[in-house]
This record gives sequence, C-alpha cells and structure tokens, in this order.
Amino acid sequence: MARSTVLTTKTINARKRKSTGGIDDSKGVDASNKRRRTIDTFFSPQVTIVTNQGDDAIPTCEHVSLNSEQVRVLQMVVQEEKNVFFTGAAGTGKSLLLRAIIQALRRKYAKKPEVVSVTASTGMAASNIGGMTIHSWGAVTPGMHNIDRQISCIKTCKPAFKRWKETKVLIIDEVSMVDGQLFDTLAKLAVQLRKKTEKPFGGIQLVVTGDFFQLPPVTKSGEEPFFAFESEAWKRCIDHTVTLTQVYRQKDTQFVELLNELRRGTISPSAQQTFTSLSRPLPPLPSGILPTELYPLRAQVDRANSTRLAALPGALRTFTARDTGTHQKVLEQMIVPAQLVLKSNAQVMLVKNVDERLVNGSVGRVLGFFTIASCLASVGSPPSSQEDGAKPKSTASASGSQESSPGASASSKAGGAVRNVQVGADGRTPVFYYRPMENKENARDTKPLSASAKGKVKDEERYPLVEFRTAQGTEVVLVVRDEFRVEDNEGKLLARRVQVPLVLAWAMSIHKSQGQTIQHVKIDLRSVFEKGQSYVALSRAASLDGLQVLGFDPKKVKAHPKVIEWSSTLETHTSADTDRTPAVEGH
Ligand SMILES: Nc1ncnc2c1ncn2[C@@H]1O[C@H](COP(=O)(O)OP(=O)(O)OP(=O)(O)O)[C@@H](O)[C@H]1O
Repeated sequence: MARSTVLTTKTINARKRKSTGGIDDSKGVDASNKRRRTIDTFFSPQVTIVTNQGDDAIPTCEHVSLNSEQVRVLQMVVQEEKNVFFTGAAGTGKSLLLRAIIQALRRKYAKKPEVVSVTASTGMAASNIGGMTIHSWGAVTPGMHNIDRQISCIKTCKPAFKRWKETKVLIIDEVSMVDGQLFDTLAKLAVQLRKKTEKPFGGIQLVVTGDFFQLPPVTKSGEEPFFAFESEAWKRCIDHTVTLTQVYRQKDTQFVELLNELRRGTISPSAQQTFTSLSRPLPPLPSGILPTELYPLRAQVDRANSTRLAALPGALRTFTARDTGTHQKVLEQMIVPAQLVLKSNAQVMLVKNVDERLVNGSVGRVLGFFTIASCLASVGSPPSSQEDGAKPKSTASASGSQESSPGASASSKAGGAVRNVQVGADGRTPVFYYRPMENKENARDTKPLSASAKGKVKDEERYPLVEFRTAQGTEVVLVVRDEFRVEDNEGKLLARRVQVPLVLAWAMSIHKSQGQTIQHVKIDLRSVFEKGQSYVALSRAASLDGLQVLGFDPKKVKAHPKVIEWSSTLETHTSADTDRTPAVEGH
C-alpha cells in the first residue's frame, strides 16, 4: 500500500532555495551584507533579514541582533540540547529565531547534516524554511493511527525510514496546525522505529514553534480541533516552553494592543471603533503597486485577481503549462497554474526562489513581453557607450551592487530568469548593448553567456519582463519557464510542469499570507470561517496607516476556548518581565 499520500514538490532550483531563508548564510549575499556575519557566538548573534519598512513597501536588507529571549531559546536548543516549544504573538520573531536556530544547528552538525530535520505542518510553511511537511518527512499516512500499519508503510520508504533512525533534532514549524493525534502518532513511531523505548520521542530532540491563537488544525466541517498541546506526547516530550514577548512587526504600541485584543477574541468598544474606521481606502503608492488584498476564500482571491486583470488595457497573454508524468492530477495542487494569463502592468508574484534577492513571494509589475535573446542583449551595463542612444534606466542599487559589475551578464541567467535587464527611456523596452567579443579587453568585461543561456537564445517565446521590488531597490527580470516536479517520498518523479513561475498578486488567501509582513494590505473579513483567521490576517499589517479592513465584525473574531484556557496556565508560570528577560518555564 501507499506510504504517505502527501507529496513533496521541488523545483529544479531546490539547491538555491536553501540559501534564501533570510539568514546571512553568505551565499550570493552582497559584499556589504557579509561584513557582519551571523551566529558566530551565541551571545551576539546577528541575522540578516529582508524587511519591508520603506514607505513604498520596498523591502530593505538589514542585520538584526536576536534579543535576550531569542538568544536564550537558541542556547537551550543548540547548547543545552533541550526539547523546546517557543511561542509568542504574531510578529514576535518566531520565524526569524527559527531560521537562526536552523543555521546554528547546521553549523553544529556540519559533518552530519542529515541529523537535523526541518519540517512544518504545511507545504507553504515548510518551503519558507527550506524544509518538508512533517507528513512527508516521516512518510506518515494522514488519518492512519494504527502504529503497526504505519510502521510497515514507513519501512517501504527507505529515505523516510533512514530519517527516522538518523535524526537527532526534529524541528516542527507552524505547530498550531498539527493535529494532536498526529503528534501522538509521531511520538509512538519515533519510540518504536528507534527502539529507545525509555526515551520520549525515541530520544529525538524536539524544537517546536507556532502560535496556537493563529490557524488551527484542519478538521472535517463541524469537528472540534484536537490541538497538539492536548496530546499525551506533548506533555511527555515538551520540557520547556518559552513565550517571546517583544512584538517587532508593528512599531505602534496602540496597534500592538489592538492586535492583542484580537488574538484573545475580546474586543473592547474602542478597538471595535478603530477597526471599523479602517474601512477607508488606502492612498495609492507612488510606484503604482496596489495594496495586497487578503481574502478567506480561494474563490474570492481568484475573482479579485481576474477583475483587476480585466480592467487593464491591452492584450491578454496566456502561458499554458507543459505537463508530463504519470500522475498529472497532483499538479492541480500546484501554486503555479496550468494557464497563466497576464497583461502588461499586471501585478505578479514570483513563486520560486532564485537567490537572496528574488525569492518566492517577490512582487512586481509586468513591463511587457520579450524573447530571451532580446533581453540577454541588454543585460548589465553598456560596455563603453550605448549603441542605440537609448538611456538605460538603472534597475540596480547604486552601492557597489553586483548588477553593474563586469561579470553581470555571465551570471545573469539564473535558473528561469534573465536578470538585470536594462530598459530604455520608455521604462519597459530592453535596450540593446553591442559587445564586440573579438576585442580581448572587452571580452574579459563581458563574459560570454553560459552554454545553457546560449541554448535558450533559440527559444522564440515571448516571456513576461517584470520589474520586481527587491531588498536592493528594483530589478528588471525576464521570467522564463521553469520546471516544477512532484515526487513521491523516494524521489520518484510522478509529474512535471514546465511553466512561467508567476501568479497574479493583487490578492492572496489569508492561509497563504501566514508568516508574512505586508506594508499595504486590504483585508476583507466578511467570509471569515475559522477561529484565528481574522487575527492572522490583521496581524500581517505593519501599521494602521497601511491597513484597510472591510467587514470587521467583533463576533467573528474568536479565539478557541481551549487555547485561551491552555495559554492561561502557561502565563501563570511565565515571568515576562519588562526588561525582556526570557519568559522561560519548565514543566
Ligand atoms: N530581534 C529582532 N530584531 C529586529 N527585528 C526582528 C527581531 N526578531 C524579529 N524581527 C522582525 O520582526 C518581524 C516579524 O518577525 P517574524 O516573522 O519572525 O515573526 P513571527 O513571530 O514568526 O510572526 P508570525 O507568527 O506572524 O509568523 C520580521 O520583520 C523580523 O525580521
């Protein structure tokens, strides 16, 4: 019988994806960013992050130091090897801390990287930290609680069986969405598969994080969720709970207080008044980028995107995916669509990681549609003077960026994209740079294209040229087709899609927005259907000024009573001091 029915999805750039967690792991990071390397000691750890603090929602890159709460958790996990659950409200830096922990563990176990397993409850959360879903990791069949049957299935999946036996540290992110029964099953499997029956979780060190006030486990309609913290295994295995208390996402204390009320589902009349008053439209951004719209339902997201697209002038361009494989039905779950329909000026989001600048989630605007050949001719800076007299618009940051460096053209074609395309005075047409390769001096400055890039020149398809906002400013990129693969747990290919890795990005679902910080956001709460959903949506906003709320209804802002009760028992033991001493408790 089948092992897990949960499938892993990879793109051919999976190796690149590992380096895009937002931590300075030094690969592909600007020289300026390398100055202050990250977790060299536990006591002054610094993490490079991409923040969205700019007025125009332009992300910037900065180094942050972990606060004392975060450092304490890092120590407990990495030095003291404790089983830790760390939690905290939205924006308290759980994800940032988790990335720091993963990096520190990878360094600690550099000679045996397979002993650190990085997982999350959902595919989206897993891809944010370069991991896999907990189901895929363990080859666990969802809903099956017969341990013997699970074990027989797992033993047929050699990579998963090996993971169960070799893992020393298991990380689980977004634990609020892990079903309690699954947590119990995992603990029993660990004990039996590792034959260390006396040790909880078979002796695997657990690092678990999430906020139970956010999205709950998915249940059949009308069924009560059974949270991970209610499971037997949780009580036996989680030795330390740490609550992070400093909110970073929102700087405004009034907003932080309002979000706290939302989190607990207790809305005061003044909070209600404030949220209701946020129904006013947001002023347009100078860049022309519209606020991201969040909706509870996928159908609403699709409708909002289609309406915006229809309102744009110009012809539609349709990119039809090239699908192959024996199990093409699984491609339906893929974020990259079978039919991608675009127009010039459409707002789009990249759905794959290319490097630290261009990541899954980068938002931009389509400038037009061009062939690879026309864009490769306009990459980088002009060799000496400009051939056609067009004024190239600078698309890279000025400060010593790699884009304008001599080798830019050689490195510009990075998996599914022609990077750093220079556009002319109209702001949307690639300029043409003539590079006389016979001249040795110039040849050194304008390296020939890689063999793979040369091969692509034959491709006459016109692709979207997109101006992305990046941590360094903006970058114009021709986004070409890329390969997305769906594999079973043993890495066997089930289906493959070759498609332009973009989706329309005027709107997204609240589920997909989890974990993000959004500067300008318009949230429609009228169809909210889950506890925690309103809180997740509203807590994505960085400020009240950048937040528009439609359909705010205090009756729909609910926290689950079991979560409220459980968290109150935590708080009675927690010493969250004002001086930011870690709120640590042992059970
Ligand atoms: N020690 C720190 N110093 C400065 N900024 C920080 C620090 N920790 C986190 N941040 C910033 O705070 C913001 C929110 O962090 P993060 O996304 O990790 O929070 P979170 O707790 O995971 O939120 P959510 O539960 O909503 O996913 C990010 O922009 C992050 O870079």
